Amino acid sequence: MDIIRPQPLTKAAFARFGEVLQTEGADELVINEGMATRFHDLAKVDVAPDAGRPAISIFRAKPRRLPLDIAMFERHPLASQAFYPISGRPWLVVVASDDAGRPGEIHAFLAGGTQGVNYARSVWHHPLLALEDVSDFLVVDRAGDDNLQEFRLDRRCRLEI
Ligand SMILES: NC(=O)N[C@@H](O)C(=O)O
Ligand code: NI
Repeated sequence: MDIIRPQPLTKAAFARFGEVLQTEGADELVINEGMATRFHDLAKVDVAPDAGRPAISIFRAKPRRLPLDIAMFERHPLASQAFYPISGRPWLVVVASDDAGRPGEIHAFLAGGTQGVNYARSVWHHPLLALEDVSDFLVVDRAGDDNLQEFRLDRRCRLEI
């Protein structure tokens, strides 16, 4: 079984899969008469195809046990999907390139407790992977059908930290 190890989540390393949601390096705007800072326009919410409507949800995720077997990927052809950790714990992001309509090269990232991601439309990713304890995530994606596609890997791989 192939072993994969997560790399630190950075904007540059994740750029081909979407955006990293973090205050570091963001466009900062002082607002509300100096009482707040807006970290502006962090990612593109892309749910417009077929008159899609954005939805804001909270996912309460149970922690995954490590090592973790990666057996499947999914993607949302009609929608981007953003996750931001409300509970402030580290979590895992596992994505794959597209290889003729199936997941190709796998990339794993360890996200900090103040880092989120926005998966671009149709990016292969593993469903939410929380760590350490039950954790809440703010999620921005598409209300209704997003034409979810799932793919079971022929060969599982094992994620170790
Ligand atoms: N099912 C659901 O909405 N979640 C997945 O899309 C996911 O990426 O976690
Ligand atoms: Ni998803």
